[in-house]
Amino acid sequence: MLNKPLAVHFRAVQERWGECLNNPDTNQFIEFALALNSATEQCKERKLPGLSRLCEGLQNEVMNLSDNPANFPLTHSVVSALSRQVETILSSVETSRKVDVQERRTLSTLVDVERFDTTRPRTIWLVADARHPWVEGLAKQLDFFGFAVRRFDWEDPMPPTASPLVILFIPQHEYGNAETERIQRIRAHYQASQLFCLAVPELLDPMVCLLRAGADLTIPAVQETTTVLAQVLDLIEAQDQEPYRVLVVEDSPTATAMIKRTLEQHGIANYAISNPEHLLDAVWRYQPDLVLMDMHMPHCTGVEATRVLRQLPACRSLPVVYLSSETDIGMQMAALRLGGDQFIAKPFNPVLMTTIVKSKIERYREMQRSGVHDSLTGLLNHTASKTRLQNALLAFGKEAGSLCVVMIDIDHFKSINDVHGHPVGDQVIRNLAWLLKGRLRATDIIGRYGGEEFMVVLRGIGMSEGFDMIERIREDFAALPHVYSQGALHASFSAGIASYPLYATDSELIAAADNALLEAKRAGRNRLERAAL
Ligand SMILES: Nc1nc2c(ncn2[C@@H]2O[C@H](COP(=O)(O)OP(=O)(O)OP(=O)(O)O)[C@@H](O)[C@H]2O)c(=O)[nH]1
Repeated sequence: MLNKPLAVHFRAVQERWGECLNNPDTNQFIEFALALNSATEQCKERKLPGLSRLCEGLQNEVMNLSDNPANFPLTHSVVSALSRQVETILSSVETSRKVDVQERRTLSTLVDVERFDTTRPRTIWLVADARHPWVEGLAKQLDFFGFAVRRFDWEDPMPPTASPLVILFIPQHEYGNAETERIQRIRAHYQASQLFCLAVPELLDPMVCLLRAGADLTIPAVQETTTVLAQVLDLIEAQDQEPYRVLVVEDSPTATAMIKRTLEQHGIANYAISNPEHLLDAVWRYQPDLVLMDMHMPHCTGVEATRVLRQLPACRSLPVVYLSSETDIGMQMAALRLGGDQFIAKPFNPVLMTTIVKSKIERYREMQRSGVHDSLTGLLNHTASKTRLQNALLAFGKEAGSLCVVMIDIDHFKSINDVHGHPVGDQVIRNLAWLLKGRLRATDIIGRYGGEEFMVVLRGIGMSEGFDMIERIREDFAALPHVYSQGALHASFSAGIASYPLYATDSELIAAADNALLEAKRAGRNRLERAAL
């Protein structure tokens, strides 16, 4: 079922639209666009690309209309067209909800269903001949990661109500007219789904043709099925993101109230100060992702305050966006040269402001993340996982606590690379990362410690529970088929586990788990060993 916040956002879209119909002036339409904007963001966060695309399209249309007062009052045909789009969006939301309830089927016994986030629809349809060499492996692997996969022949009718997360197409020979028309019809019916065409020749014409028919992504014939899997997994990966944090520096109470309201409507946390004298203190205490800075304040100008901020090493790349009625281009350029990132004209357009704020924060966070995350798996890198372990131990202080450190290493990985190639080896690493992310808790620390070595810190549990948890993952990993162009391969890992407080420091825990891992390798691999006392 859709969880509450998403339903709330779509109710707001419906209500705002009702208000537009009752009182069709520009302000109501801007409010409607704002509601669509929050719904779009919520859909993106929940990896519902089709729905977010529908909301975004309507939002842009409404903004274009609102920008020109000459469009008002709207003609009957414009209002009907908008109404139809609203209906499509709301029925797609309803369909997603039904699909989730009706089509959640019993997953493989290997999959710990409770661990998956069932608030997102996880249905994938595969339009392909059952005998196609990719079908079996691809379906098996998607199923393993918790998706409900359903296959259709190219000619099969599709269920009238369901709107799956993704529809994958694999042609028997090539994408001819019949296939393209089929995709076009499916696009028209399942607007909220993401359509991926596999095995597309790397030529401009067929790719354009499929994109025109409504495909979202064409995956070249030369690419491995692993690429498809990686793209599907990336699409739905939950982004465990903290709410964005904006510090507002603005001396006008009216402007502050408007800014705060706009940010709050978009789920952006914020804190406002009216006097730039408190800027440094507020930055330290609030740790914002962005500063929205008024240009003209009594105590000092926004540009001067930004220059001060830029003197602090921790704030050199913190985005600063000026809010200003400044129209002099020379002044604007001077202000940007002195440390600001962007201007937003006052009175500000709320949708434009939140779009700028969000995109700047996304890039800032991405930059921050790249320092601590591993690019292949998205897990913490070596240094960051060690630091997190140290912090977890520090947090215990003098109080008793329990924790386990596990070192994991994929078995005979060199021969996987040698036999199947480096890209397939990379995919095996990614699959293990996916399995760990899917099975462990949000509070656990998961890092890629080296090439094919991972470190896991299980918080708040002792040896016996930790051992069982990793044992289950080990068994499941050994059973997981890693799909590639010539079929599927199997891999395994060995692991060693050590627990706190038997080993008290981070280096003792890591060394003990490492020794146990060596023991597991010596004892034949595909096993988990406890650290010796
Ligand atoms: N594909 C891929 N290979 C990697 C990566 N990082 C390291 N490797 C390879 O991983 C292999 C590790 O091999 P070894 O340490 O000799 O051990 P092993 O073959 O896994 O055997 P055992 O650990 O003894 O079971 C090396 O061949 C590395 O080149 C990576 O990011 N991607």
